Amino acid sequence: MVLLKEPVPLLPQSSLLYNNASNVSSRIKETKKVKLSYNPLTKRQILNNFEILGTLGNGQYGKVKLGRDLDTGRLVAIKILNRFEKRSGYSLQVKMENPRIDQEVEVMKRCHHENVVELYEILNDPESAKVYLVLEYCSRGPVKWCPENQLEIKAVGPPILSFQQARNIVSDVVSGLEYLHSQGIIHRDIKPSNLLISSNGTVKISDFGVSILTAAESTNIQSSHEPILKSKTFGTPAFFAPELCSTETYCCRSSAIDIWSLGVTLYCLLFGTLPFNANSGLELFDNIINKPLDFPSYEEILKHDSSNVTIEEYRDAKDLLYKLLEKNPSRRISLAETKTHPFMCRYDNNAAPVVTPLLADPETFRELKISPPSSCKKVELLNLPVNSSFASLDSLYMEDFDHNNFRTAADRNLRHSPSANNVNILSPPAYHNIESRESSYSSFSSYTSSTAFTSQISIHDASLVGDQHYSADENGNSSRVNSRGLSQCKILSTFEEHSFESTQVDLSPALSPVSNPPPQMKTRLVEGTSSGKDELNMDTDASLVLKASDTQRTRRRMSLYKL
Ligand SMILES: Nc1ncnc2c1ncn2[C@@H]1O[C@H](COP(=O)(O)OP(=O)(O)OP(=O)(O)O)[C@@H](O)[C@H]1O
Repeated sequence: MVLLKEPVPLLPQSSLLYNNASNVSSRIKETKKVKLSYNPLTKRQILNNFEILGTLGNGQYGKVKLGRDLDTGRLVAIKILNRFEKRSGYSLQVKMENPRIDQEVEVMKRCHHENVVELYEILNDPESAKVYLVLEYCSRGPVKWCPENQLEIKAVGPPILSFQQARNIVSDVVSGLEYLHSQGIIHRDIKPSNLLISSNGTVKISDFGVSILTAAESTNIQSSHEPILKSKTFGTPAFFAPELCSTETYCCRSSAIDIWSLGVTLYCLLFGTLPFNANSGLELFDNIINKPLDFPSYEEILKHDSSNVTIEEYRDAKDLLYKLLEKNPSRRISLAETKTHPFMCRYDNNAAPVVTPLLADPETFRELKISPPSSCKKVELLNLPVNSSFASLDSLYMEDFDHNNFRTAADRNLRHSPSANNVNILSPPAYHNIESRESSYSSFSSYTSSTAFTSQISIHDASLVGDQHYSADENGNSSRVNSRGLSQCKILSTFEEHSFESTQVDLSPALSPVSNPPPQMKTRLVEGTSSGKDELNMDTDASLVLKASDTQRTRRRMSLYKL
């Protein structure tokens, strides 16, 4: 439940409790050895002491998995970061240490507050290409402010939250931000999708991948003196403060940029639309710098907010937004002033909490990695409508799908030629999660540009030869191999591209969907045969790989196969 909270007292700068190395080390476990194993009974992976239950999300920079601590039973979120990033210039490709990791770890180590996602453990094995951050699990996921089937950058309202719900969320964020700023931390990417809701409704600030410590506090991480526009890309443009949109100003040290982003966030929550938007980055920056703020009228708000916002509350909301979205950072309202602003403290009418479903029931939350059940005869196809969000898909189908078996056009260059010796045939590094690919098309929101997919079908036929066992690699892929360690596979179809439509055959109304798809999804079930280019002769015990690639960026079509 999101409740108004007592303001958290500011820690004086001198009391940087968690700067103290011994304090940090006693609170945060650092593990230098990473071991991945696989439990063939549960078909789940085990990472050191954590059973991996499924995927929670995919950011631009890594996956986040749901895990269970096998000792305590506690659920955790495990953020997986690539230790190296590839940077290319002309013909040269250089493998560099990923600077975000140090930044995120260094900042998170210092944080210990009710409204900030807590870091429990760092799994950092120098021999592993991944670094794992074990985090507090926020079971109700990110704050949502527009309907699931709407892209955030296209949202035009009406809002889905009441004024009171928006106020409750912002109240928690103000407490969290006050704490961060008192610790010398500037978050730099405050936006609803980085605000996670815990099981009891408390809102927590997450994702410190672009955060910085102000000079006094910084150790080995990027100094905040470095002009942000010159530094690596960070943040989300629609939430950028005006001082970040111009090459002339270098006010990047100021925590006032978080206050601006808080203002954009509050605007989104209250009105269901972004305050500044445009078709291009330059136009967006121009609007942020120059365009005066405007608001939906009071009459429009009354049409949608069932909690009967009074004209005074509406005016107070506008007044606070004017002050948070003050273009001049030195005149922008402070967090302390925000807390005592009439909008924040005059109207506590105990509205219903933000109700979002739990992300997953851990007991039924299981990813199908490889080796489908032997009854594998049916294929399910789902066509998502334009602008649908993968979030709904995740929550419905997480149990049975591994998104990593889908491949986007962005990966075309990394065309993967499977061979009999390749044990990672279903999830080689070339297969990326579609969500994370899409979010890289635009940094406006997690679920961005819609994409149309054509598909390729290939069949991975894993016949039973010799003793079977499972092997897992550190990318989280598991594979069935025989006693000689070779995967048993035979590619029945080629990897050439062909149109998706060719595989939509034999619709069988008699078959019912595995779950209850939301009304906006059309579900089709097909038998395992195809009149298309590929022969879909699915043997029992065969796995199917659907590879998707985009042909046009106007529609999104995603096809999922349930085995
Ligand atoms: N502690 C958590 N509890 C529950 N879900 C989480 C947690 N941390 C992350 N997630 C989920 O994973 C998604 C991606 O996480 P995160 O934002 O940290 O990754 P990122 O790569 O830094 O993302 P971005 O694309 O915003 O830069 C989140 O939107 C959220 O849905």
